[in-house]
Amino acid sequence: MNFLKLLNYVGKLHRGTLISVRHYTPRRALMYVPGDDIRKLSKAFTLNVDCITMDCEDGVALNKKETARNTIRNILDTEKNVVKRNYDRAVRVNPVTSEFCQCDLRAVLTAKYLPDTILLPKVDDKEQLKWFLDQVNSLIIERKEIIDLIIYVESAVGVINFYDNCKYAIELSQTGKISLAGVVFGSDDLCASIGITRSSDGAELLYARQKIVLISKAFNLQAIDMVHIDYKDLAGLKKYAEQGAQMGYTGKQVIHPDQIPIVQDAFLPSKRQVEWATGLLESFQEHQLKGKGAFVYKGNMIDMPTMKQAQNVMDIFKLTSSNV
Ligand SMILES: CC(=O)SCCNC(=O)CCNC(=O)[C@H](O)C(C)(C)COP(=O)(O)OP(=O)(O)OC[C@H]1O[C@@H](n2cnc3c(N)ncnc32)[C@H](O)[C@@H]1OP(=O)(O)O
Ligand SMILES: O=CC(=O)O
Ligand SMILES: [Mg+2]
Repeated sequence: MNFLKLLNYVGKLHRGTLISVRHYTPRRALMYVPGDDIRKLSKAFTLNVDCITMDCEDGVALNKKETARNTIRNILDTEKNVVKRNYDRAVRVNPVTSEFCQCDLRAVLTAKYLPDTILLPKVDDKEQLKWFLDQVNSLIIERKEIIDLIIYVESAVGVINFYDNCKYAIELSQTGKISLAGVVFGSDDLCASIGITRSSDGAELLYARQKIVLISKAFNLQAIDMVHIDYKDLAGLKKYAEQGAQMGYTGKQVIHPDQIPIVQDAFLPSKRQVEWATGLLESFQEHQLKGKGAFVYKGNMIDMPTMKQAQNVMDIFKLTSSNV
């Protein structure tokens, strides 16, 4: 049996019990570009990055908010930027509790071409989500596009309410024009919210980091890991990106072009992992046909859960390698 047939076969047999990696837009590196910085914006669209996030929020000074939203609006209105490329064109608006959110949404969602994704920071509770989704739905009711929504968890109350917020956003987005696709762990704001400064290894963030990825996966959402602000420390970036991937995150926020290749590599299963998974799935299939549920592969006992892990590796590889 060839490998693709095998994958389909195994998939049909067992997909119901897999973690179900749904089809999603790869966002291994989610790169911020301050919305008022035309030089950086122009550069961003030349880079090989999965997701370009034009920022209206914290990367923009308070007295440049209007400039940022108008600049982003001009980009969205310009056809040449809509050329099909393998990147996700996203906008991070200001939080619902700010005085800027409504103006940001109006500028961005009445553009000639809509962004693929809207990122909503500092989501604390369901009331904020309701307000936001009402605004969005009223602005794009006549449009045929569906926009992905990514919400941020970045306060103590946001971490506590995260499960309820996801559930509510999914319920509301089922009837609307915007679909909850993922979650960003806003670790810097979380540090501010709990009254600490970030340590170099981020040990103080472990509970929130794990809770966020776990709940995201429970709702079949993408999970985007914390930003590494020491942007010249590429060795540290690699370490924390690989750690995030190992925890189940599907991508990481980046702030500088040099961070992109390291992060995108970390969230693409390696050649070694793909070879391991391919061999394991073939071996699993052979043993199933012989009526053996447990067998030895490369010195380890393999049964159904390990087969599912191998299947996950291949699912993530197939999804993310389209952008390589
Ligand atoms: C916690 C959070 O909310 S994170 C999100 C908010 N923060 C941000 O958005 C910050 C984004 N990053 C940046 O603004 C910048 O990378 C900084 C301020 C950290 C460093 O900027 P610089 O000193 O210009 O970096 P550097 O000189 O190394 O840049 C090298 C090149 O990459 C470009 N570049 C740097 N950062 C970016 C970026 N984020 N997007 C696109 N291009 C960028 C620079 O313009 C420069 O290009 P050029 O030589 O053609 O001018
Ligand atoms: O928005 C990101 C953060 O870390 O805060
Ligand atoms: Mg933040």
